[in-house]
Amino acid sequence: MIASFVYLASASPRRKDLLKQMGVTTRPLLADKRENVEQLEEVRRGELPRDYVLRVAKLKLDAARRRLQARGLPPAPILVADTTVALGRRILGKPDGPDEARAMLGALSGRSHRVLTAVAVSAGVQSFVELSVTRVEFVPLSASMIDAYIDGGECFGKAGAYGIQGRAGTWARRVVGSHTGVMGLPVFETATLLRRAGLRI
Ligand SMILES: Cc1cn([C@H]2C[C@H](O)[C@@H](COP(=O)(O)OP(=O)(O)OP(=O)(O)O)O2)c(=O)[nH]c1=O
Repeated sequence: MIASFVYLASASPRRKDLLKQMGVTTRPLLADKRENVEQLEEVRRGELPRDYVLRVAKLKLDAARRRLQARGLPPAPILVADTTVALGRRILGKPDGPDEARAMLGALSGRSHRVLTAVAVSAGVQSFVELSVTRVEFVPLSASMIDAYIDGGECFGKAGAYGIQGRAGTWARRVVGSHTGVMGLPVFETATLLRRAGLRI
């Protein structure tokens, strides 16, 4: 089946923009207030970052499938993604507030970490998943650099409390892997998945 659009079950504006840049037409399939989406992102004790992002992406896809059915919308592929920052085995999600953001950025300072993004696409009863892993090395960050960054607000709503697409990009001495994967949607892997789901890219 050739699909002309994909449902995007993600509130992330970056993901929407990246799909647009890829020439993909999207329709939103967002959760309503009754769905407790934050609960999907809870980390299990001892869970490894890779297992975590893959599990959460699958949960997001299941929830989105149920949503499509409940709303009686016409069938089409659905795309979801989950991004997390891993410092060794430690998982850094989105910071709760400035203190957590400060702690996360302090932990990332002068070190190398991984950014993992799992993308999942459904096509009818089938589903496909891809994982992108990127190594990012940060220069040492002083307390005043961190404080100024937090004051600017860019740290919120982002895994690891930073966005490589903004001012924090100047801290990334080395990026090995997928730059768009760090931003939340690896375009190469996404194109592969969407082709599998029947979209012309
Ligand atoms: C590390 C990093 C993360 N991020 C973002 C990408 C993701 O949007 C976010 C991680 O949160 P996610 O839980 O992956 O996604 P989300 O809550 O924004 O949206 P949804 O669950 O509805 O799909 O962090 C950046 O934008 N730049 C970066 O450099």
